[in-house]
Amino acid sequence: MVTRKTVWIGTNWKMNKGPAEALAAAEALKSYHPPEGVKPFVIIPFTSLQAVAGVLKTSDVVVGAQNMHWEESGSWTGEISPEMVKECGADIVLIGHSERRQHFAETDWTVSRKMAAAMRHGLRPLLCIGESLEEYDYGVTDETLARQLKIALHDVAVEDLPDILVAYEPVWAIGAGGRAADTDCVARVHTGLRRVLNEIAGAEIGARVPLLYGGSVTQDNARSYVEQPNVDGVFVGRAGWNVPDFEKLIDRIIEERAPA
Ligand SMILES: O=C(CO)[C@H](O)COP(=O)(O)O
Repeated sequence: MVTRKTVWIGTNWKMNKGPAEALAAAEALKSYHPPEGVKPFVIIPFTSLQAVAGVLKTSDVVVGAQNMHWEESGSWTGEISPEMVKECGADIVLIGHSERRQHFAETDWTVSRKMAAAMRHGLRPLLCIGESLEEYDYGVTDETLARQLKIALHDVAVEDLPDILVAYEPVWAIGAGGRAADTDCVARVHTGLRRVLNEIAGAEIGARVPLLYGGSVTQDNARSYVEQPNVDGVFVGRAGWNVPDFEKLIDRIIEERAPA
């Protein structure tokens, strides 16, 4: 097998799996060895973060949290600080997922604060950006994504940008009612995102920021995204919740990939 680039393949468990089920899934995942060049990751609910991170600590699977606050501590009932996320053993923190923007009033401003906080605490932010169906229909996808990206990265040092992950997740593609974006659309959008990154950071650094696609990714379509230029991985929801299915999805991407 020949790999051309590091491929990030992750799943977001969202609000699924209580501590017992999460632990069982982590035990199942810990002996998984991904193909060369692949970095698998799982994004875990807070109630299981520490336990799952403990089990997967010595494995090939990277663990992340689904959200965090930007402040170090204080009167923020119900919130989790960057330090708490770090202490639980997470390496990645998901920031700006569309479900948080949509249902929990997350804004470009809060996303920006969280991005800077994650970098300060040595966490790898996985920034999610994506246009709504209305924005897509009005033809403002590129403008929407450029705005989200520029505001999110505003307070991140340019030289640190290769340490982040960016996932393009069109809101209309996500979840049971979603429709997977076609590969031409993803290739075009990701080329535009790369252009914005190059504008922000220069071509040498911009080229090193991993860009993932997410939204109704399945075992059958995952490879078609990873084959596109400027697509450095996929971010999976439902298709990754079952551990054997997640492993199969990863294995199929690599097995079926044409040699470089
Ligand atoms: O979080 C997600 C993983 O990318 C995203 O919401 C996609 O979910 P899916 O449509 O169930 O794959």
